[in-house]
Amino acid sequence: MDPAKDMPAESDCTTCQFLEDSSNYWTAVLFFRARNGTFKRVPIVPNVGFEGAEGGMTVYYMQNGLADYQQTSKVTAFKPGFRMIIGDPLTHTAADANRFRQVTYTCLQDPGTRFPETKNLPTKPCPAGIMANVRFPTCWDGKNLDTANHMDHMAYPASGTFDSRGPCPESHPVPVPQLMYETVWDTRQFNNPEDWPEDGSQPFVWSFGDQTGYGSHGDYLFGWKGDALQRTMDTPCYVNCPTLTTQPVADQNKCKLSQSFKEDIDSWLPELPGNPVTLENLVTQHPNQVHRLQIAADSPMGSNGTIAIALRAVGAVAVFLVARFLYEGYVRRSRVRALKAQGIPILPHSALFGHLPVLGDWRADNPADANFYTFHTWLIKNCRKYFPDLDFPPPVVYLDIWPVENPLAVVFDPIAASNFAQTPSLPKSPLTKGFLDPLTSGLDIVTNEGQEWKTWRSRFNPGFSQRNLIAMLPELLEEVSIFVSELENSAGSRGEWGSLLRLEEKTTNLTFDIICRAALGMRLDEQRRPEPSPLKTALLDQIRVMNEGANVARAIPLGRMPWHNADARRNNRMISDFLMPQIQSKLKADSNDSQVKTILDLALKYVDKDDPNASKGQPNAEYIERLLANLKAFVFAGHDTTAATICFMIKRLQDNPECLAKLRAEHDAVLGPDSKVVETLSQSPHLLYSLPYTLGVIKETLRLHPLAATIRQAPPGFSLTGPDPSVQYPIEGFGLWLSAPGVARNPNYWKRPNEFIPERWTAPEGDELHPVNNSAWAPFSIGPRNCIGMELALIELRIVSVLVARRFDIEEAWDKWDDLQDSKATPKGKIDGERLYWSGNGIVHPKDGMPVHVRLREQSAAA
Ligand code: HEM
Repeated sequence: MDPAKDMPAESDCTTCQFLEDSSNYWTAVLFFRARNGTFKRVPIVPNVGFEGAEGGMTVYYMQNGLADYQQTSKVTAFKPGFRMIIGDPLTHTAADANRFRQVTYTCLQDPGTRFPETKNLPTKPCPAGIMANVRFPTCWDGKNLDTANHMDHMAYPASGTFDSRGPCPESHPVPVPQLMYETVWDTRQFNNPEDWPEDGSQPFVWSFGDQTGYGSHGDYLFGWKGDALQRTMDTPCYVNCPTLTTQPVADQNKCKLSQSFKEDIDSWLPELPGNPVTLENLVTQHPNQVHRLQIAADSPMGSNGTIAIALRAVGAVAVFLVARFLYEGYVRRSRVRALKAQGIPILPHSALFGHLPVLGDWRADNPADANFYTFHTWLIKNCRKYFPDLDFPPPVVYLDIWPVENPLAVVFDPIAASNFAQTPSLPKSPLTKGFLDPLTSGLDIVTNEGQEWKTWRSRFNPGFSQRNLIAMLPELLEEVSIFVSELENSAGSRGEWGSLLRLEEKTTNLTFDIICRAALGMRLDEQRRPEPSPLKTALLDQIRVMNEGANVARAIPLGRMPWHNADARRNNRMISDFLMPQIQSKLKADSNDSQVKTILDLALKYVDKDDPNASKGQPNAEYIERLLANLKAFVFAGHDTTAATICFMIKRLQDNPECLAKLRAEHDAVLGPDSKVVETLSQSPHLLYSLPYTLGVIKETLRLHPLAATIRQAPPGFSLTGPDPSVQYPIEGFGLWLSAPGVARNPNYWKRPNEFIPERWTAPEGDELHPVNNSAWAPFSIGPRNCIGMELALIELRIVSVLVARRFDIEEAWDKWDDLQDSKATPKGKIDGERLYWSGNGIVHPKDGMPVHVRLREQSAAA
């Protein structure tokens, strides 16, 4: 097809207001999906000022931002044959949608609403409809009328935005008009809550199957006559530009193409089995400023011919997918064989199955619910079986377990680890991003990169300073005191063991309460609620959804399924409903003189920094979305790792009574009598930092139980080196997984690595126990992307140890637990002879939540 002779220019009438414009403007069609599964096409209504037009969209060509009535900047009009696309129908996440600036929606409270704009479809009914806004990039390469993906010849300004008159990049130096489509979808007839999905998700679906809204996109084919567009752009005007010929609305409406494929497109459509509306519905809008070209709807309910074509297409796609699958497998397996040929130590590798048999060995050796994280310690134990010449795994262990998971390079040496997590600090792996995506849509600091990450991390950092945490101490003491009284309630009387409790349940409630204090400045009171709070309920269910994509430990690893999206949306809605009132009340508060700075306080200081039009009264919608994502990330990251660490600290102290005795002695010596400890700490918070042995217990627990580890993505051609700089470990095609348990047990850096020895943390330099490499202790990761919450976690662990150790004896109670489980008990399920092991999918949890019983210490001593 010769673009210069394309259809738009050949039409003999136009639906546009101006006779000179025969361009073609396209966006997809929106459908409403009712609760009973049926669909209805959402009608379009004319925009304000275009009354009388039959549907259509409003198209702008702007020399400057929409709010500028002068429109004086110089721009070069598009040329005959020019075409472009913006947006991507395959985009389903906010992070991905951010590739395209200003492709948004406005939830119309009335026809004139223009703020705020969101990247996702509105989540609540909009009283006057939904406006879809599509703005195209404004810098052209000056050469190509089109490119293969219809986008590469266009770019966004190199800095700033089109509205702020940012300069074009060198690669795309020519400023062109900003083309913008506004389409008003009349959703009013669909606003009955009874018809909306029960799970709280929103019901509108684009014709290409997108229910998030992130896939919105628009196409443009230039079709102006002669130099009419350039003349208009050279003549500053806002509406009714004098250089153009305006035709009556009635003439615009007359310009019609009849439907070329007979099909009812405006009735209710039946529910489709499986995928709702998957074929892109090629219905060009009825634009009120544009050439009208109606192409019949090619819906999945088409004729037999359509079905036959569809089946053939499905067959071809299946063959293609199988071929691609086999090819990808071949590439991955060959990579490992090539590494072996270079003399790099490799786990026994099958040409067909890669390292899946090794994964099978791990699976067979461990209880069914063992966390995949136990692979690291299992491999250390079984090293000789797989690397007969080595006592400890090599610095980099390649793991080719595709298609169960993408190939991983597991790093057991701290020098090699600092080569990718410290300098340089490589970006997070898509595995991490995919894991968190249901919760935060890629808008949080755990997964952000570059400037975005730097900006937000530096905003939050002050919240975790020692000064701020000490200011927060009364609140933290209050929450841990509730934890203590909960343990007291379960403790046995007269020095006897009390009833069974799952310690992790209690520690999780505690860490929820603490993170809500630190992040939001509010009391959640999870520890004393009769029922879990909506925040906890929704977040734990969201973690279940997230884990669906992180389940290597399962025999049949299935990823996240489409129905998980609905669960994720429902959970996110519940979480935002919980968090938003807190955000709003902070926004309304006149000032915040409090000494304690919560994560929310710190973020709100910047509410008007990213967008000059924003203020506390009218924050930018995208800013609020990011803030919510970050708060969710903090609540997520801040609760279960700390909760599980408390459990493993108590386990280690139970197994090492001499350490427990030393810990108690330190508390007695530094803090005085147990009954006054809360008062003492409130008055002298610095005493918490004068407990070196306690810190040793905590660090040693985290050394042996580092419950999270970073995974990074290497650029092409990247290699690692370990302690021997002459050996290169090529990493291309592998995710880099820092083995926090591996570096912490590496005998090259630790003496008696498998023993619990808190004294090593107070051993002077030169003592054989003294730690020799900082990167060999990586429970909070290493480098600039280490855990921002480390100090908060450490202070929580200190307070718990102080308030709990002298007051209680705590002991694992597996017999009681097995009695309760009856026939479901698994007394033989052990790792290294221990009932308490790392279990669960994704996040590590102590097995069965660590069943324990508790007794009060003074009473036990008396007994
Ligand atoms: C014992 C408790 C904790 C452990 C073992 C732990 C561990 C980690 C690890 C290993 C990372 C790096 C993750 C990666 O690279 O993918 C990380 C990052 C992070 N953690 Fe923690 N964490 C703990 C407590 C907390 C707490 C209490 C908070 C919140 C207040 C928190 C918030 C975060 C955040 C926001 C990040 C991302 C930091 C960034 O990328 O800039 N963590 N944590």
